[in-house]
Order: sequence, then structure tokens, then C-alpha cells
Amino acid sequence: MEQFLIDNAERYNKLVAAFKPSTLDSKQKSATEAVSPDIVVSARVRPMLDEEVAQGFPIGVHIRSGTNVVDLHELQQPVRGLPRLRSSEYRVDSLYGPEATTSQIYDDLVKPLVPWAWGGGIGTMFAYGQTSSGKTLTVSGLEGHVANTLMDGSLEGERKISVSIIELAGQTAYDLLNHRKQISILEDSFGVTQMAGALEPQVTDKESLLNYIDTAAALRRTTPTLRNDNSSRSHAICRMRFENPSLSSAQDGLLYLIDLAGSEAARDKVAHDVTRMKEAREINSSLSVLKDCIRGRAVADAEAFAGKSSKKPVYIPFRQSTLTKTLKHVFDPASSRSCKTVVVACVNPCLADIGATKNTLRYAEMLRVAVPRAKPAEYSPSMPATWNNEQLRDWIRRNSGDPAIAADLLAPTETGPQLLRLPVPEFVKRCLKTPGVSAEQAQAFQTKLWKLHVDSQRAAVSNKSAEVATGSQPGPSVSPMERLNSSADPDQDSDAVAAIPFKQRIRPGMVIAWTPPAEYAGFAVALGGKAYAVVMCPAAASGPRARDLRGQLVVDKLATTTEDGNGRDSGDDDAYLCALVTPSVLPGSFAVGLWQQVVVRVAEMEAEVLMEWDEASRYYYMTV
Ligand SMILES: Nc1ncnc2c1ncn2[C@@H]1O[C@H](COP(=O)(O)OP(=O)(O)OP(=O)(O)O)[C@@H](O)[C@H]1O
Repeated sequence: MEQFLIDNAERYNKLVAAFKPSTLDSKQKSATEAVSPDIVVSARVRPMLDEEVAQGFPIGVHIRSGTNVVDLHELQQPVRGLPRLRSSEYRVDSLYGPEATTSQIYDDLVKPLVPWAWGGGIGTMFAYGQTSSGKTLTVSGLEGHVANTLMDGSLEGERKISVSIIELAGQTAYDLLNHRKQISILEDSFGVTQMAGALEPQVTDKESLLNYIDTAAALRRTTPTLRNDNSSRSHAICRMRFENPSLSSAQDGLLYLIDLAGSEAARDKVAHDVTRMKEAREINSSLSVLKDCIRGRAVADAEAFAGKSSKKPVYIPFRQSTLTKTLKHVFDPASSRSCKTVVVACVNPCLADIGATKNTLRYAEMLRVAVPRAKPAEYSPSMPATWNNEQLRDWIRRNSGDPAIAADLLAPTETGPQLLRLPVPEFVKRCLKTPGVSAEQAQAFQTKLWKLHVDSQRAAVSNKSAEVATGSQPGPSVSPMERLNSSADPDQDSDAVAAIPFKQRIRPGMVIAWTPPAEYAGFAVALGGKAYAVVMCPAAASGPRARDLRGQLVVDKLATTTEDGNGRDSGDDDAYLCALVTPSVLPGSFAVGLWQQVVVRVAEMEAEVLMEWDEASRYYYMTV
């Protein structure tokens, strides 16, 4: 076959030069539909290698200039007559030819993922393609650019950066930062996937980050194939984790750069022994599950984006391969993490490999998911998923507490669905731009928006949305029972109460923010230096047997309080027995530790914090 291609190269090139693409066909029409905004599928066609040119193979992959369409031309030998051209076309979201640089691809596709992950989202880049198509070259170049951006001081705020790099070969995982030590991919009791046993060093400068990346690349398992002497026969996952120290209740941002194992070119298979054939089968099967997962998540996101709530949840088979199990929170729609994904399909342009190239581009096309052409959802004041930018801003102005959060700063252009997808740290960061807004208020407001969204989705499922949608105010008015689910002052509606400083109206059930003194620092989980506690009773009323969580008698503590001579307005009246309120499993949720009691002096109290009980999740959430 290869000889046939070389012998007919001249005729092939003439036929390609005479090729005229058909005018607007069905594929082009479908391409005019909006595709999922959170996944970009691109293709990079590498140059012909010297040996491919030297052997006389023609180029089989042709980019249609000024479009994102690529034409593949195969040469076929009919039973009678001269060889004929068989052409097929593929469309992606962005296309890079042999002259494109990795730096250009980085700027267009991967650079936007960095601030996204830095802000608390999940950014993932996959390089996919057949053996020797340029995946490793692309990913290693992109890793270098990411290291630059992370360390050049252009990203706002402080983050602790940790890196882990692992390799997946078949069902087995190895730590590339620890001499290929075998590790386990496990789901913990909260359903979170852990790379158990993998090292995750913290990095503070570009050089050490690049050193880790180089160490891992050198350890990557390599076995020669006919196509590429350094062919990678495993998936390599580089994960960078960004922890925001000033918002420790928020989930960490994650950036994944994934160099997938090469999907085998058919003509290599002749040289395979049984082990290599098994390896190739495993790789192809994990790539197939990966495709189903990427597509599944894109379908789920596209439906959510279009304001469609599907009755049948999209099935995403992430447990079917170690690769997708490792990336569970990228695919699991139940994880509620905001994800952006970029796929770079790497393409070998040589006519001899056109069969595998066709598979690569077909795979890429299948990852493109059109947003369903649903009628624009009808506006409902109780359904954030139906709000346009103006309606969203209006809601922010009326519901964000005191001081009101500046809608222009929080949602300059976003619609309701877009703001819902914003990672929590980014949401909070935008809120804090309004003078006088505290981190608690911002966090509570984010929770309020999400709670409204979740409630509206539940109501939609049980066909109750129509009743709610008729009012002009967001949601029904608060019933006396609902009022009991909130820690707010029972007289909260009276203007007189709002005017009284919280320290002068302390009562059992009030939740306060306080900076724990050294003696409690080990027990109270402080968020940005502050902890929360719910007031139970004046410490003096707790009786002679009450002890705090350190085992100290409260009466003894009160005696020390009065004697401290710190110039505070000390005395029995200014200390309260409180129970700790600590962050819990679900993002933004809190639990009350009734047995974790602390004595909090009024002088240490900083603010009243409003909390609400959510029956469905059985946790408390901050509110405004
Ligand atoms: N854009 C490019 N420009 C120049 N050379 C390239 C380009 N992309 C790839 N190459 C060359 O092609 C060869 C194969 O590239 P690479 O090792 O990155 O492929 P791969 O897809 O990772 O292969 P495998 O899956 O077998 O590991 C290398 O010699 C590389 O230098």
C-alpha cells in the first residue's frame, strides 16, 4: 500500500489541486449552531517529518484556508482504471496548521484556563492523537507556558501551588515525581477521587515547577514503535492545584494537562507482540470511555446552558477506566464544579497514516456538542437559569444585603446561568470589589443564589414552577415555619432592630464571627482567621459543671476573665457559652458542634452572621 502511494504521488497531487469542496452541506449547516461554551475542540496538524518527505509520501491532510475545516484525501485503486480520490471533511472549533507555534495554541486555548483554575474552577487540556502526531511536543511546550504565567505575577491574589504528575498504564498508576512508585486511584468515603500515595510538592518558583515537569517527562515509560522511537504508551496527567489561603472553605482550583497515550496507527500493528497488542487494546478502550465522558459532560452542560432540565440524567461512565476515574470531578455533573475543557487533536499529515488521522478527526468531531435549540427559557423571577443580564443585575441589587453588592462589578455581562457557573472564589473576589462587603456576605450571597437555583430546579421537576413564576417578587414570602429555619433575629423585619448594634442584642441562637484566641486556635476551624460559633447562653448561666472543649470549667474561665486586667469591660456579662460552627462536607455548608463548646467574650465578637438550615442537605448555610 505504501509503495502504491509513493508510485502515484504525482497523480494524487494533481487530483488534490483540482479538488473543489462542495458548497454548504449539512455539516456546515450544523456548524452554524452554537456549541457548548465550556469545551473547545481543536486540531493541530504537524509538519511532515524529514523521513516522511524523504520516503516520497504526499501530504494527505489539507486545511481549507480561512475556515476550521480540514479535508482528508485518500487515494483508492478501483478494479479498473486509474486511482481515484476519496475525500472527507472534518470541522473543529479551531484549527492550527504546520506553521502554528505552541505559543499561539497556548495563547488561544490554554492561557484562559489558567486564571479560571486560579479562581477556583477546573481547567483541563487533553492532547489526543495517533502515535507520533505531536502530542508530547505540544503538551510539554504548553506546560512551560503555564509555568511562566503562574510565576510571572500577572495573576491576582495569593495561592499555594502544588503539583502532582502521574502516569497511567493500563489499570496501574505510577507517581512520576517519586521514581515511578506505584500508587492507587481510590474514591474516598465522600466520593472524591484520591491519588493515594502520590507526592504533591508545593512550588513557589518557575524553576522548581519546570524541574518537576522535566523529572516526570524523563521517567515516562517509553517503548519503541515503528512510528516514533520515544512513543509514549501511557497517559501522563500533570495536575496543578491552587489553594486560596484567604478563602479556605472554597474548593481548590485545578488545572490538568494530559498527554494521552498514542492511539495506534494500523500499520504499526504488524510489528506487535501479544503484550503490545493487549496494551494497544487497553489504550483504545480507555480513549473510547474518555470520549463518552467528555461528550456526556458536554451534553449535560449544554442542556444546563440552554436552561433545559432533562428528565433523564445524562449517563457518564467515568468509573469504566482508570483514566476517567482519576478525572471524576471533571466529568461528574453531580460534582457541581465549574469546568472548562480544551481538546487538542494532534494530526499527522502523512498520506500513509490517513486511516488513523481520519479516526482522530472523527473522534474530535464527536466531542463537539451543539447546545440544544431550545426556545429561550421564559423569564421567571424564582429561576436564576432564566435571567438575562439585566434581570440578574436587578436581583443582585435587591437581594445582596447591606451594603448592596455592585451588580456591575459582580455580573458585568453574565446571564443567570453564566453567573451560576462562576467558581466560588471568583464570585467572592468580584463581590469584595464593592466597598464595605465582607467575605461572609459574599459567600452567603453566592449560597443564596445557588439555593434559589436548586430550589427552582426541584420545583421545575415536580411541575410546580408555573405557580411560583407568576409573582413579581422572587419566590413566595417567608412563612413563620421558614423563619424558624434561620438564625436571624426574630424581630428582623423591624427597622428598630436593624439599627441596634449586634453586641447589644445577643441572644441564644445568634451566630457570631470571632477570631479564636490562641487557646482555641487548634479546635476552631478558622476561615481567613475568623471562626463561627452559635450563642447558647451567658457563660455565667451555664452552671458549675459546664466545661469548654479543652475540658476547663467555665466558672474557672470566668474567674480568669474578670482578673485579666486588660482594660476590657470584663465581667460575667460579657462572656457567652457558644457552640462551634464549622465548615462541613458540601461546599459552603456548616455544621453546629453542640458538644464543642467555647467561651466567647463579647469583646472578641466581630459580627453577626446569618445562617439558614437546609432540610434537603441537612446542613446550615450562610445567608444575607
Ligand atoms: N509542530 C511540530 N513541529 C515540528 N515537529 C513536530 C511537531 N509536532 C511533532 N513534531 C515531531 O514529531 C515527532 C513525534 O512527536 P511527539 O513525540 O510529540 O508525538 P506523540 O504524539 O507524543 O507520539 P507518541 O504518542 O508516540 O508519544 C517528534 O520528532 C517531534 O519533534
